[in-house]
Amino acid sequence: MPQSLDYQSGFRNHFTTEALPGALPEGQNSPQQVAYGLYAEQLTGSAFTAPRSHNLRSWLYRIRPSVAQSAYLPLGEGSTATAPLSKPAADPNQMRWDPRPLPDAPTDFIDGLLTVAVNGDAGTQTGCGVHVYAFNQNMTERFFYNADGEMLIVPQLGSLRLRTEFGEIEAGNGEIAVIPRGIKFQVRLAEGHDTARGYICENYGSPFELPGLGPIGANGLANPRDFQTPVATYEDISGDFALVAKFSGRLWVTQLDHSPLDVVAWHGNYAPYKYNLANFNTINTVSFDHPDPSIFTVLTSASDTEGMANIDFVIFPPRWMVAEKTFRPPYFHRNLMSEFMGLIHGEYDAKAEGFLPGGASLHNCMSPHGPDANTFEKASEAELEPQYQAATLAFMFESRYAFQPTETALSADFRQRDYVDVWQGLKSHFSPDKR
Ligand SMILES: O=C(O)Cc1cc(O)ccc1O
Ligand SMILES: [Fe+2]
Repeated sequence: MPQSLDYQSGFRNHFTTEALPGALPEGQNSPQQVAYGLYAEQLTGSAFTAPRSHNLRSWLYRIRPSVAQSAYLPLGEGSTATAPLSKPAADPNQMRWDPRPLPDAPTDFIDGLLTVAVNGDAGTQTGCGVHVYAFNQNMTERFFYNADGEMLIVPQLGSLRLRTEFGEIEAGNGEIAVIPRGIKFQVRLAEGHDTARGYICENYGSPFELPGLGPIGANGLANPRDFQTPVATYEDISGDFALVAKFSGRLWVTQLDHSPLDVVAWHGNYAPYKYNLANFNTINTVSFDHPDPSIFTVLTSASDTEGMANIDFVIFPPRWMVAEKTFRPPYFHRNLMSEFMGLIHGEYDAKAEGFLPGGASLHNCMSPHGPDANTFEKASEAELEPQYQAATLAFMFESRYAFQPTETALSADFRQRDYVDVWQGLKSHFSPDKR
């Protein structure tokens, strides 16, 4: 039987959790001697001086401090890339990819990362990297942390067991998990799964937060109580372990003689979390027209210009379509913001075919897109009865910065080179005599 995990509820609460009673100091963070002979260590996710509303830090009480490690050595990049690319390749062409093939050879999460596109600049903490992971091996002797950004993980195939310094998270299709910058973790397959594939947004910028709700009111969209943060759990094991770090666009490795998952207790508001997208309270029109997709924002990463996100994480969940006298699928459009999309399951209402679960599409700044020709014909004639769109869950990483696809993604066999043809059937219906 898979062991079920305990979580603490709330978005970015000031949590307290201990795996041994009394391991957390009371009334202070750094006692002269910590209970059980533990070391106290602070991890910050913001500048010390960030405004209180955005100040992120946790205190960890661990068997050995993180600094008990060897020198870092370069490990190469594998199939990962980081912005800015040495040969920038931003391209106004609409692009689409089939699902990335699953590996045949033994591959763990780190080796199974492939960067599809990047934007902004990791060094100036703007933009993001978009990766697809595909792997079939558990990380056992290897651990990972990312100094370049936080990782929003969107599983598509298989369920993940994310073993982190802060405790364990399980996340599968229809759920997301976020591992903040710097937190050490290991990725394994959840019991009963032998392969996993999914998407990652590596957010170089300000950490994801819940969007403001404006006139929606105090409730709605992703509600804070539905976010789940793990409870402390630790292992006290010795051995030959490797800690892989992504730092400044390269992978590095340092050797450890113990597991870094040795945090017995922690408190603070900087911690990993998961969220089940089925808990999203979807709000949409009950009158006419197709609202802009910002109404479906789950999480947002602010840029330094108010209202222009570094990245919005948006979903297109199951929902009732009731709009009257309306072309119901997404409209034709050209946007300032650039859009990377993936499909978690089912079908997407703008694309009759070709956009598959595990696949991806990219529509960069001002590149025109919208419903394909088949969808346009069908939706223009459809009976406008209330209709429940059940089997669908797509998502979008939407950013103010244009995405640069990587060389690997551009030359991949699984790229659909004829994507633009989906709009070729859109013929003129114009007649000055017809109103
Ligand atoms: O391009 C897309 O499919 C995403 C999208 C969906 C929508 O409902 C309206 C605008 C938009 O960019
Ligand atoms: Fe769009």
